[in-house]
Amino acid sequence: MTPRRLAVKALLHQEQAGYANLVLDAELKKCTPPLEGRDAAFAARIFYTVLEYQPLLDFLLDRFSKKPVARLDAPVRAILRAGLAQARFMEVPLPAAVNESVKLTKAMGKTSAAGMVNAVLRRAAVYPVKEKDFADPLERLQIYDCLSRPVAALLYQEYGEETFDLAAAFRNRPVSAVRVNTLRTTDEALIQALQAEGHTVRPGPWPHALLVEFQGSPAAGNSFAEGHYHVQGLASQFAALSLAVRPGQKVLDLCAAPGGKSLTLAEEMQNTGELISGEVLPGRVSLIQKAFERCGIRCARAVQNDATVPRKEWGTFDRVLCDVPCSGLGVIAKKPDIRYKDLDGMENLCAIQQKILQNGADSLAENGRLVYSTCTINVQENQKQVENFLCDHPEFRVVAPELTLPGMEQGPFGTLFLPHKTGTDGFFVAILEKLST
Ligand SMILES: C[S@@+](CC[C@H](N)C(=O)[O-])C[C@H]1O[C@@H](n2cnc3c(N)ncnc32)[C@H](O)[C@@H]1O
Repeated sequence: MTPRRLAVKALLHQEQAGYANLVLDAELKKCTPPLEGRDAAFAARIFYTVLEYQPLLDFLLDRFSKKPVARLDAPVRAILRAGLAQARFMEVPLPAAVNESVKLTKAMGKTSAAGMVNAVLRRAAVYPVKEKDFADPLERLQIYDCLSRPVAALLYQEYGEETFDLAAAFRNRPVSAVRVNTLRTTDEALIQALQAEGHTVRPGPWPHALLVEFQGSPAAGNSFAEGHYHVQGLASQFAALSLAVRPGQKVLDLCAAPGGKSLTLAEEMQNTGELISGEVLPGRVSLIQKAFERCGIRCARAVQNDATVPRKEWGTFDRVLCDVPCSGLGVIAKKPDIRYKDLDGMENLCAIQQKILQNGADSLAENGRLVYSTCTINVQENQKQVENFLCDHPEFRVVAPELTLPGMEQGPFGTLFLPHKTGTDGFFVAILEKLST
Protein backbone atom coordinates (compact mmCIF):
# COMPACT_ATOMS: atom_id res chain seq x y z
CA MET A 1 0.00 0.00 0.00
CA THR A 2 1.44 3.41 -0.94
CA PRO A 3 0.85 6.44 1.32
CA ARG A 4 -1.16 8.13 -1.43
CA ARG A 5 -3.45 5.12 -1.79
CA LEU A 6 -3.93 4.90 1.96
CA ALA A 7 -4.83 8.60 2.09
CA VAL A 8 -7.41 8.09 -0.68
CA LYS A 9 -8.87 5.07 1.14
CA ALA A 10 -9.17 7.13 4.32
CA LEU A 11 -10.86 9.95 2.37
CA LEU A 12 -13.40 7.48 0.97
CA HIS A 13 -14.00 6.16 4.49
CA GLN A 14 -14.37 9.73 5.76
CA GLU A 15 -17.12 10.42 3.21
CA GLN A 16 -19.21 7.87 5.12
CA ALA A 17 -18.80 10.17 8.20
CA GLY A 18 -16.81 9.72 11.37
CA TYR A 19 -14.16 11.59 13.34
CA ALA A 20 -11.15 12.26 11.11
CA ASN A 21 -8.55 10.99 13.59
CA LEU A 22 -10.47 7.75 14.18
CA VAL A 23 -10.98 7.19 10.44
CA LEU A 24 -7.28 7.65 9.73
CA ASP A 25 -6.23 5.44 12.66
CA ALA A 26 -8.59 2.69 11.47
CA GLU A 27 -7.15 2.79 7.93
CA LEU A 28 -3.56 2.82 9.21
CA LYS A 29 -4.32 -0.19 11.44
CA LYS A 30 -5.90 -2.15 8.56
CA CYS A 31 -2.80 -1.66 6.41
CA THR A 32 -0.56 -4.77 6.05
CA PRO A 33 2.36 -4.54 6.07
CA PRO A 34 2.06 -1.37 8.15
CA LEU A 35 3.23 1.92 6.64
CA GLU A 36 6.62 3.04 8.00
CA GLY A 37 6.81 6.27 10.05
CA ARG A 38 7.56 8.70 7.22
CA ASP A 39 5.08 7.10 4.84
CA ALA A 40 2.36 7.09 7.52
CA ALA A 41 3.10 10.75 8.21
CA PHE A 42 2.86 11.57 4.48
CA ALA A 43 -0.48 9.73 4.19
CA ALA A 44 -1.76 11.61 7.24
CA ARG A 45 -0.67 14.95 5.79
CA ILE A 46 -2.47 14.32 2.52
CA PHE A 47 -5.62 13.21 4.37
CA TYR A 48 -5.69 16.23 6.71
CA THR A 49 -4.73 18.72 3.98
CA VAL A 50 -7.70 17.55 1.89
CA LEU A 51 -10.04 17.87 4.87
CA GLU A 52 -8.72 21.29 5.69
CA TYR A 53 -9.04 22.66 2.14
CA GLN A 54 -11.89 20.61 0.69
CA PRO A 55 -14.29 23.45 -0.30
CA LEU A 56 -11.47 25.33 -2.04
CA LEU A 57 -10.18 22.15 -3.72
CA ASP A 58 -13.69 21.39 -4.99
CA PHE A 59 -14.15 24.97 -6.18
CA LEU A 60 -10.95 24.66 -8.26
CA LEU A 61 -11.74 21.16 -9.53
CA ASP A 62 -15.26 22.25 -10.53
CA ARG A 63 -13.81 24.90 -12.84
CA PHE A 64 -12.10 22.29 -14.98
CA SER A 65 -14.06 19.07 -14.55
CA LYS A 66 -16.96 18.54 -16.98
CA LYS A 67 -18.95 16.79 -14.27
CA PRO A 68 -19.40 18.58 -10.91
CA VAL A 69 -17.03 17.10 -8.33
CA ALA A 70 -19.98 16.09 -6.17
CA ARG A 71 -21.21 13.79 -8.95
CA LEU A 72 -17.91 12.14 -9.81
CA ASP A 73 -17.19 8.54 -8.95
CA ALA A 74 -16.13 8.62 -5.26
CA PRO A 75 -12.61 7.13 -5.75
CA VAL A 76 -11.90 9.51 -8.65
CA ARG A 77 -13.10 12.44 -6.57
CA ALA A 78 -10.83 11.42 -3.67
CA ILE A 79 -7.83 10.98 -6.02
CA LEU A 80 -8.42 14.44 -7.54
CA ARG A 81 -8.73 16.09 -4.15
CA ALA A 82 -5.60 14.34 -2.83
CA GLY A 83 -3.58 15.18 -5.97
CA LEU A 84 -4.61 18.84 -5.93
CA ALA A 85 -3.94 19.14 -2.18
CA GLN A 86 -0.39 17.86 -2.75
CA ALA A 87 0.29 20.21 -5.67
CA ARG A 88 -1.21 23.36 -4.16
CA PHE A 89 -0.72 23.05 -0.41
CA MET A 90 2.00 20.47 0.27
CA GLU A 91 4.81 21.64 -1.99
CA VAL A 92 4.81 18.37 -3.92
CA PRO A 93 6.11 19.22 -7.43
CA LEU A 94 3.23 19.36 -9.92
CA PRO A 95 4.53 16.57 -12.22
CA ALA A 96 4.90 14.19 -9.26
CA ALA A 97 1.45 15.03 -7.87
CA VAL A 98 -0.17 14.54 -11.28
CA ASN A 99 1.75 11.41 -12.36
CA GLU A 100 1.20 9.66 -9.05
CA SER A 101 -2.52 10.52 -9.14
CA VAL A 102 -2.82 9.12 -12.67
CA LYS A 103 -1.02 5.92 -11.62
CA LEU A 104 -3.32 5.59 -8.64
CA THR A 105 -6.41 6.10 -10.80
CA LYS A 106 -5.31 3.12 -12.93
CA ALA A 107 -4.29 1.03 -9.92
CA MET A 108 -7.76 1.56 -8.42
CA GLY A 109 -9.41 0.22 -11.59
CA LYS A 110 -10.56 3.61 -12.95
CA THR A 111 -8.38 3.65 -16.09
CA SER A 112 -11.04 5.42 -18.17
CA ALA A 113 -10.76 8.45 -15.84
CA ALA A 114 -6.94 8.67 -16.03
CA GLY A 115 -6.88 11.24 -18.87
CA MET A 116 -9.43 13.45 -17.11
CA VAL A 117 -7.47 13.29 -13.81
CA ASN A 118 -4.32 14.33 -15.65
CA ALA A 119 -5.94 17.27 -17.48
CA VAL A 120 -8.01 18.59 -14.57
CA LEU A 121 -5.15 18.44 -12.07
CA ARG A 122 -2.69 20.22 -14.37
CA ARG A 123 -5.08 23.14 -14.86
CA ALA A 124 -6.58 23.34 -11.34
CA ALA A 125 -3.14 23.28 -9.73
CA VAL A 126 -2.03 26.53 -11.38
CA TYR A 127 -5.33 28.46 -11.49
CA PRO A 128 -4.84 31.71 -9.54
CA VAL A 129 -7.36 32.18 -6.75
CA LYS A 130 -7.37 35.03 -4.23
CA GLU A 131 -9.62 35.92 -1.31
CA LYS A 132 -10.63 39.11 -3.17
CA ASP A 133 -12.26 36.96 -5.89
CA PHE A 134 -15.15 36.41 -3.48
CA ALA A 135 -17.21 39.58 -3.11
CA ASP A 136 -19.69 38.03 -0.71
CA PRO A 137 -18.07 37.63 2.75
CA LEU A 138 -19.92 34.42 3.58
CA GLU A 139 -19.02 32.88 0.23
CA ARG A 140 -15.38 33.85 0.83
CA LEU A 141 -15.44 32.30 4.31
CA GLN A 142 -17.07 29.14 2.97
CA ILE A 143 -14.89 28.59 -0.11
CA TYR A 144 -11.62 30.41 0.40
CA ASP A 145 -11.43 29.92 4.17
CA CYS A 146 -13.15 26.52 4.12
CA LEU A 147 -15.78 26.90 6.83
CA SER A 148 -19.32 25.50 6.79
CA ARG A 149 -22.08 28.04 6.14
CA PRO A 150 -23.29 27.93 9.80
CA VAL A 151 -19.77 28.37 11.20
CA ALA A 152 -19.02 31.19 8.74
CA ALA A 153 -22.33 32.92 9.52
CA LEU A 154 -21.93 32.65 13.28
CA LEU A 155 -18.36 33.99 13.28
CA TYR A 156 -19.15 36.77 10.80
CA GLN A 157 -22.13 37.87 12.87
CA GLU A 158 -19.98 38.05 16.01
CA TYR A 159 -16.64 39.26 14.61
CA GLY A 160 -17.44 40.98 11.28
CA GLU A 161 -14.35 41.66 9.13
CA GLU A 162 -12.09 40.32 11.91
CA THR A 163 -13.38 36.85 10.96
CA PHE A 164 -10.96 36.86 8.00
CA ASP A 165 -7.99 37.23 10.37
CA LEU A 166 -9.44 34.52 12.56
CA ALA A 167 -9.89 32.22 9.57
CA ALA A 168 -6.29 32.86 8.48
CA ALA A 169 -5.12 31.95 12.01
CA PHE A 170 -7.08 28.67 11.79
CA ARG A 171 -4.47 27.68 9.18
CA ASN A 172 -1.62 27.85 11.73
CA ARG A 173 -1.37 25.31 14.50
CA PRO A 174 -0.26 27.01 17.73
CA VAL A 175 3.22 26.02 18.89
CA SER A 176 2.98 22.99 21.22
CA ALA A 177 3.16 23.80 24.89
CA VAL A 178 3.77 21.38 27.74
CA ARG A 179 3.24 21.56 31.46
CA VAL A 180 6.14 20.40 33.63
CA ASN A 181 5.13 17.84 36.26
CA THR A 182 6.73 19.52 39.27
CA LEU A 183 6.04 16.40 41.35
CA ARG A 184 8.60 14.51 39.24
CA THR A 185 11.07 17.00 37.73
CA THR A 186 12.10 20.63 37.32
CA ASP A 187 11.83 22.99 34.35
CA GLU A 188 15.61 22.89 33.81
CA ALA A 189 15.83 19.09 33.96
CA LEU A 190 12.90 18.65 31.58
CA ILE A 191 14.36 21.13 29.09
CA GLN A 192 17.57 19.07 29.03
CA ALA A 193 15.71 15.74 28.77
CA LEU A 194 13.50 16.92 25.91
CA GLN A 195 16.51 18.35 24.07
CA ALA A 196 18.32 15.02 24.53
CA GLU A 197 15.27 13.33 22.95
CA GLY A 198 15.79 15.56 19.88
CA HIS A 199 13.07 18.18 20.46
CA THR A 200 13.54 21.95 20.35
CA VAL A 201 12.53 23.58 23.63
CA ARG A 202 12.24 27.11 24.98
CA PRO A 203 10.73 28.47 28.19
CA GLY A 204 7.06 29.49 28.12
CA PRO A 205 5.49 32.70 29.42
CA TRP A 206 5.18 31.51 33.04
CA PRO A 207 6.87 28.94 35.31
CA HIS A 208 6.48 25.26 34.41
CA ALA A 209 5.28 26.03 30.87
CA LEU A 210 7.62 25.08 28.01
CA LEU A 211 7.20 25.60 24.27
CA VAL A 212 8.30 22.58 22.29
CA GLU A 213 8.78 21.77 18.62
CA PHE A 214 8.46 18.01 18.72
CA GLN A 215 10.40 15.77 16.38
CA GLY A 216 8.01 12.84 16.01
CA SER A 217 5.45 11.76 18.57
CA PRO A 218 5.90 13.19 22.11
CA ALA A 219 4.47 9.95 23.52
CA ALA A 220 7.42 7.95 22.15
CA GLY A 221 9.97 9.52 24.54
CA ASN A 222 10.97 8.48 28.06
CA SER A 223 10.16 11.87 29.61
CA PHE A 224 6.54 11.43 28.60
CA ALA A 225 6.33 7.75 29.61
CA GLU A 226 7.76 8.64 33.03
CA GLY A 227 5.14 11.34 33.53
CA HIS A 228 7.53 14.29 33.57
CA TYR A 229 5.07 16.44 31.61
CA HIS A 230 1.79 16.55 29.77
CA VAL A 231 1.02 18.36 26.55
CA GLN A 232 -1.22 21.33 27.32
CA GLY A 233 -1.76 24.51 25.28
CA LEU A 234 -1.08 27.85 26.95
CA ALA A 235 -4.72 28.91 27.01
CA SER A 236 -5.66 25.62 28.62
CA GLN A 237 -2.90 26.06 31.24
CA PHE A 238 -4.18 29.58 31.81
CA ALA A 239 -7.67 28.21 32.54
CA ALA A 240 -6.39 25.67 35.08
CA LEU A 241 -3.99 28.14 36.73
CA SER A 242 -6.77 30.75 36.98
CA LEU A 243 -8.37 28.56 39.63
CA ALA A 244 -5.39 29.46 41.88
CA VAL A 245 -5.55 26.17 43.79
CA ARG A 246 -3.42 25.73 46.91
CA PRO A 247 -2.02 22.61 48.60
CA GLY A 248 -4.54 20.93 50.88
CA GLN A 249 -7.65 22.35 49.21
CA LYS A 250 -10.78 20.47 48.20
CA VAL A 251 -11.22 20.90 44.44
CA LEU A 252 -13.83 19.75 41.91
CA ASP A 253 -13.16 19.43 38.16
CA LEU A 254 -16.60 18.75 36.69
CA CYS A 255 -15.67 17.97 33.05
CA ALA A 256 -12.23 16.47 33.36
CA ALA A 257 -11.44 14.07 30.49
CA PRO A 258 -8.89 13.54 29.07
CA GLY A 259 -7.44 15.05 32.23
CA GLY A 260 -5.08 17.86 31.18
CA LYS A 261 -6.41 20.50 33.56
CA SER A 262 -6.81 18.00 36.41
CA LEU A 263 -3.11 17.13 36.09
CA THR A 264 -2.13 20.79 36.31
CA LEU A 265 -4.44 21.26 39.31
CA ALA A 266 -3.06 18.20 41.16
CA GLU A 267 0.50 19.36 40.53
CA GLU A 268 -0.29 22.86 41.82
CA MET A 269 -1.90 21.22 44.87
CA GLN A 270 1.45 19.40 45.37
CA ASN A 271 -0.45 16.13 45.43
CA THR A 272 -2.20 17.06 48.69
CA GLY A 273 -5.82 17.82 49.58
CA GLU A 274 -8.58 16.28 47.47
CA LEU A 275 -9.40 16.62 43.79
CA ILE A 276 -12.49 14.97 42.29
CA SER A 277 -12.28 14.73 38.49
CA GLY A 278 -15.68 13.96 36.97
CA GLU A 279 -16.52 12.88 33.43
CA VAL A 280 -19.82 11.69 32.01
CA LEU A 281 -18.49 9.18 29.46
CA PRO A 282 -17.19 6.00 31.13
CA GLY A 283 -14.71 5.39 28.28
CA ARG A 284 -13.13 8.77 28.92
CA VAL A 285 -12.90 8.29 32.71
CA SER A 286 -10.19 5.71 32.05
CA LEU A 287 -8.19 8.32 30.12
CA ILE A 288 -8.09 10.47 33.25
CA GLN A 289 -7.12 7.47 35.38
CA LYS A 290 -4.25 6.57 33.01
CA ALA A 291 -3.00 10.16 33.04
CA PHE A 292 -3.02 10.17 36.87
CA GLU A 293 -1.10 6.89 36.98
CA ARG A 294 1.50 8.06 34.46
CA CYS A 295 2.10 11.31 36.37
CA GLY A 296 2.00 9.86 39.89
CA ILE A 297 -1.11 11.76 40.99
CA ARG A 298 -2.46 10.47 44.31
CA CYS A 299 -4.60 13.36 45.58
CA ALA A 300 -7.16 12.97 42.79
CA ARG A 301 -9.78 10.41 41.81
CA ALA A 302 -11.48 10.08 38.45
CA VAL A 303 -15.19 9.36 38.69
CA GLN A 304 -17.97 8.82 36.21
CA ASN A 305 -20.44 11.63 36.85
CA ASP A 306 -22.99 13.77 35.04
CA ALA A 307 -22.08 17.36 35.87
CA THR A 308 -25.61 18.59 35.21
CA VAL A 309 -26.87 16.58 38.20
CA PRO A 310 -26.19 17.81 41.77
CA ARG A 311 -24.06 15.54 44.02
CA LYS A 312 -24.98 16.87 47.47
CA GLU A 313 -23.06 14.06 49.20
CA TRP A 314 -19.76 15.56 47.95
CA GLY A 315 -20.29 18.65 50.12
CA THR A 316 -18.76 21.96 49.09
CA PHE A 317 -15.41 22.77 47.48
CA ASP A 318 -12.83 25.54 47.77
CA ARG A 319 -12.39 25.55 44.00
CA VAL A 320 -14.58 24.35 41.11
CA LEU A 321 -13.60 24.07 37.45
CA CYS A 322 -16.36 24.00 34.82
CA ASP A 323 -14.43 23.31 31.60
CA VAL A 324 -17.66 22.65 29.78
CA PRO A 325 -18.37 20.77 26.52
CA CYS A 326 -18.59 23.34 23.72
CA SER A 327 -18.67 23.89 19.96
CA GLY A 328 -14.84 23.85 19.81
CA LEU A 329 -14.64 26.79 17.39
CA GLY A 330 -11.37 27.88 19.01
CA VAL A 331 -9.48 24.71 18.11
CA ILE A 332 -10.23 24.49 14.38
CA ALA A 333 -6.49 24.68 13.63
CA LYS A 334 -6.02 21.33 15.42
CA LYS A 335 -9.30 19.64 14.51
CA PRO A 336 -10.27 20.21 10.86
CA ASP A 337 -13.66 18.45 11.28
CA ILE A 338 -14.86 21.43 13.35
CA ARG A 339 -14.66 23.67 10.24
CA TYR A 340 -17.64 21.86 8.80
CA LYS A 341 -19.91 21.65 11.85
CA ASP A 342 -23.61 22.28 11.20
CA LEU A 343 -23.95 23.76 14.72
CA ASP A 344 -27.29 21.97 15.16
CA GLY A 345 -28.16 21.57 18.82
CA MET A 346 -26.50 24.81 19.91
CA GLU A 347 -29.45 25.69 22.17
CA ASN A 348 -29.25 22.34 23.87
CA LEU A 349 -25.47 22.67 24.28
CA CYS A 350 -25.87 26.14 25.85
CA ALA A 351 -28.50 24.74 28.23
CA ILE A 352 -26.09 21.99 29.34
CA GLN A 353 -23.30 24.54 29.85
CA GLN A 354 -25.59 26.73 31.98
CA LYS A 355 -26.65 23.70 34.07
CA ILE A 356 -23.03 22.69 34.66
CA LEU A 357 -22.15 26.26 35.67
CA GLN A 358 -25.15 26.37 38.00
CA ASN A 359 -24.28 23.01 39.52
CA GLY A 360 -20.64 24.04 39.93
CA ALA A 361 -21.74 27.24 41.67
CA ASP A 362 -23.97 25.26 44.05
CA SER A 363 -20.97 23.09 44.97
CA LEU A 364 -18.73 26.06 45.76
CA ALA A 365 -17.99 27.11 49.35
CA GLU A 366 -18.34 30.74 50.42
CA ASN A 367 -15.30 32.78 49.36
CA GLY A 368 -14.49 30.01 46.93
CA ARG A 369 -13.41 30.43 43.31
CA LEU A 370 -14.98 28.93 40.19
CA VAL A 371 -13.57 28.96 36.67
CA TYR A 372 -15.89 28.64 33.67
CA SER A 373 -13.93 27.86 30.49
CA THR A 374 -14.47 26.77 26.90
CA CYS A 375 -12.33 26.18 23.81
CA THR A 376 -14.72 28.18 21.67
CA ILE A 377 -14.92 31.83 20.66
CA ASN A 378 -18.70 31.86 20.37
CA VAL A 379 -20.11 34.72 22.46
CA GLN A 380 -23.31 32.76 23.20
CA GLU A 381 -21.32 29.98 24.89
CA ASN A 382 -18.94 32.37 26.63
CA GLN A 383 -19.68 35.95 27.69
CA LYS A 384 -23.47 35.48 27.38
CA GLN A 385 -23.41 32.43 29.63
CA VAL A 386 -21.53 34.31 32.33
CA GLU A 387 -23.76 37.37 31.93
CA ASN A 388 -26.92 35.24 32.28
CA PHE A 389 -25.46 33.47 35.30
CA LEU A 390 -24.57 36.74 37.04
CA CYS A 391 -28.11 38.07 36.54
CA ASP A 392 -29.41 35.26 38.78
CA HIS A 393 -26.41 35.21 41.13
CA PRO A 394 -25.57 38.60 42.64
CA GLU A 395 -23.41 36.79 45.21
CA PHE A 396 -20.82 36.12 42.44
CA ARG A 397 -18.42 38.56 40.80
CA VAL A 398 -15.99 38.25 37.92
CA VAL A 399 -12.37 38.80 38.93
CA ALA A 400 -9.42 39.69 36.69
CA PRO A 401 -6.83 36.95 36.12
CA GLU A 402 -3.45 37.05 37.84
CA LEU A 403 -1.68 35.79 34.69
CA THR A 404 -1.46 37.61 31.40
CA LEU A 405 -0.64 36.62 27.86
CA PRO A 406 0.00 39.18 25.08
CA GLY A 407 -3.10 39.69 22.94
CA MET A 408 -5.68 38.32 25.37
CA GLU A 409 -8.79 40.45 25.78
CA GLN A 410 -10.18 41.10 29.24
CA GLY A 411 -13.89 41.96 29.27
CA PRO A 412 -16.50 42.37 32.00
CA PHE A 413 -17.48 38.68 31.73
CA GLY A 414 -14.10 37.00 31.27
CA THR A 415 -10.93 36.67 29.20
CA LEU A 416 -11.02 35.85 25.52
CA PHE A 417 -8.15 34.31 23.55
CA LEU A 418 -8.48 34.90 19.81
CA PRO A 419 -5.93 32.80 17.87
CA HIS A 420 -4.87 35.63 15.53
CA LYS A 421 -4.09 37.85 18.53
CA THR A 422 -2.63 35.41 21.07
CA GLY A 423 -1.17 32.70 18.81
CA THR A 424 -2.90 30.14 21.04
CA ASP A 425 -6.07 28.10 20.68
CA GLY A 426 -9.24 30.16 20.81
CA PHE A 427 -10.39 30.01 24.43
CA PHE A 428 -12.54 31.71 27.00
CA VAL A 429 -11.93 31.83 30.75
CA ALA A 430 -14.12 33.49 33.37
CA ILE A 431 -13.00 33.59 36.99
CA LEU A 432 -15.96 33.86 39.37
CA GLU A 433 -15.71 34.36 43.10
CA LYS A 434 -18.52 33.69 45.55
CA LEU A 435 -18.84 36.41 48.16
CA SER A 436 -19.75 35.51 51.73
CA THR A 437 -23.36 36.31 52.64
C1 LIG B 1 -13.66 20.47 27.08
S1 LIG B 1 -13.64 18.78 27.47
C2 LIG B 1 -12.75 18.79 28.99
C3 LIG B 1 -11.26 18.86 28.82
C4 LIG B 1 -10.55 18.64 30.14
N1 LIG B 1 -10.96 19.58 31.15
C5 LIG B 1 -9.06 18.72 29.99
O1 LIG B 1 -8.46 19.75 30.27
O2 LIG B 1 -8.46 17.72 29.57
C6 LIG B 1 -15.26 18.51 28.05
C7 LIG B 1 -15.49 17.14 28.62
O3 LIG B 1 -16.77 17.16 29.24
C8 LIG B 1 -17.38 15.91 29.06
N2 LIG B 1 -18.83 16.11 29.32
C9 LIG B 1 -19.81 16.40 28.45
N3 LIG B 1 -20.99 16.48 29.08
C10 LIG B 1 -20.75 16.24 30.39
C11 LIG B 1 -21.56 16.15 31.55
N4 LIG B 1 -22.88 16.35 31.48
N5 LIG B 1 -20.96 15.86 32.71
C12 LIG B 1 -19.62 15.64 32.80
N6 LIG B 1 -18.81 15.70 31.73
C13 LIG B 1 -19.36 16.00 30.54
C14 LIG B 1 -17.00 15.55 27.65
O4 LIG B 1 -17.16 14.16 27.43
C15 LIG B 1 -15.55 16.01 27.59
O5 LIG B 1 -14.70 14.97 27.98
